[in-house]
Amino acid sequence: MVELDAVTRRFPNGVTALDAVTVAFPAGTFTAVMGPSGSGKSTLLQCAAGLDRPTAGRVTLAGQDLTGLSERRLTLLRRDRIGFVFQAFNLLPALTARQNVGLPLRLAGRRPGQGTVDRALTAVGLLDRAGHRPHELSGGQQQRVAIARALVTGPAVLFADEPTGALDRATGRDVLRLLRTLVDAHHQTIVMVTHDPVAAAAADRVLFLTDGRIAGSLDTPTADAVAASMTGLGAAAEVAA
Ligand SMILES: Nc1ncnc2c1ncn2[C@@H]1O[C@H](COP(=O)(O)OP(=O)(O)OP(=O)(O)O)[C@@H](O)[C@H]1O
Repeated sequence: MVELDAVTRRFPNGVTALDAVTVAFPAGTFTAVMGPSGSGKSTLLQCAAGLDRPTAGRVTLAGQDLTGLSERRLTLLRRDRIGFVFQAFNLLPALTARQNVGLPLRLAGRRPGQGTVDRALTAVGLLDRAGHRPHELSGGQQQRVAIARALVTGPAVLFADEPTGALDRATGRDVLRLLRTLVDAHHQTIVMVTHDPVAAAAADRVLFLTDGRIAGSLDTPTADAVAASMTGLGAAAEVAA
């Protein structure tokens, strides 16, 4: 569903955040991206989502080459084909859950049909809270509203940057279970950046980044195996330094 082909992102300050990264995120799979601070995880997500432009290489999303797309075309593509969830839920406090979820459709100039919005709320198990404002919801519930908002346009890919970072363990686990269900039951494609081995274990595959390069991957990960790999990466990075 998303392919990066030799993607390099070099910043004007000389930092190479991504160094010729080639990777594919197939449809209906859940991938976790891990690595030490500064290894390029967020940059990878931003390039894959068309929020940032690679210095070199090619990103293809749902069959469309993003290279050379105008800002306007990229904006439309992001609006219609990509869902994004962040650590901070970024809900509008004055709007109800239903209104927050309908917002991307309104911004796209579409009238949010109640059916579409309610389907997204049902998918995250919050239809009974549709009339509540964010302050009337728990952190986990707010994140689930944010996920429903990201899903309402039927995106080709859902990108999540530390989606459980602001949640306690039990609530985080609920959100991860929800992401897993979206993949298993709805064939959603998900790419998630996380620091947490337990969160990464919800994915089908973990990609490890160091210094802007893919240092390895782990299929059908367990939290222990992920933690062991991370320790190995840290040791390898120390040796390299
Ligand atoms: N806009 C920018 N300008 C210059 N350098 C940047 C910019 N954004 C990121 N970097 C640098 O690129 C490298 C990769 O950053 P990135 O945010 O992708 O790492 P990360 O793995 O997501 O880190 P963290 O886990 O701390 O969020 C870092 O060295 C960072 O300082």
